[in-house]
Amino acid sequence: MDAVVQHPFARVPIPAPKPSSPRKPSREEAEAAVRTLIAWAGDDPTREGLVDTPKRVVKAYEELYAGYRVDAADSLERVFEEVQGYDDMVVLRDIPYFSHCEHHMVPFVGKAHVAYYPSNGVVGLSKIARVVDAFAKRLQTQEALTAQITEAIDENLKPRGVAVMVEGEHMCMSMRGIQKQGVSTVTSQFTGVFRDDPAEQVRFITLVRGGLASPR
Ligand SMILES: Nc1nc2c(ncn2[C@@H]2O[C@H](COP(=O)(O)OP(=O)(O)OP(=O)(O)O)[C@@H](O)[C@H]2O)c(=O)[nH]1
Ligand SMILES: [Zn+2]
Repeated sequence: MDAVVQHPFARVPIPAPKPSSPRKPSREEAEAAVRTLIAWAGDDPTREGLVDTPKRVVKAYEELYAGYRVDAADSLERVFEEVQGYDDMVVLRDIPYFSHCEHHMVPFVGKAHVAYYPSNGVVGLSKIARVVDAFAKRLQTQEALTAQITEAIDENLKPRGVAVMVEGEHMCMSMRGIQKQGVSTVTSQFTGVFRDDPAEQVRFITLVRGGLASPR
């Protein structure tokens, strides 16, 4: 069955999409598809400069779409319970990501900002960035990316709250179609104390913007 599509700001858990292809094509089939697209673009896939391109594209796809082979929950397994009394917000701002829009398969790129209030300990900081990558390296919408990062941290860490803000520029809007460059799309999702208390949202946004948030 196809992944369930829900409203991006739904308050219910949103399952990460599972690859629903019934059979993974072989590498040879994938390379042949690239040759077809080169010919469709108007070039000759047998000319010298392009002859190895299908191999390179398929190899690049393994990197660009590595998120399908990653379970974000694995990154969040190791919790450091001894946090020496720290119980305030942990914020990682400006986590760069590269993703591809599911409508045109062209990149959208930007930064994710992630915060949580620890309740049962903290995770290694790099693991939050790994969660961002696990979902970014798939075919995505920015709204779903935002919701999936939020849900993975909420489900696995069970913190007092999670806040995620994603900023992105979509190449499908800047290099084709409407051709508006420099448009930044901002999406955000909150759970727990962030959802319930607007002052916590303000504090998060202030910290993301590089300001000094007033103490709670
Ligand atoms: N909500 C949302 N829309 C996106 C995202 N990425 C791309 N889009 C939009 O997806 C829409 C697809 O619209 P369609 O009308 O089906 O496709 P299209 O004819 O190529 O649309 P244009 O881009 O307007 O030329 C476009 O409006 C894109 O801007 C995203 O992450 N979130
Ligand atoms: Zn697009």
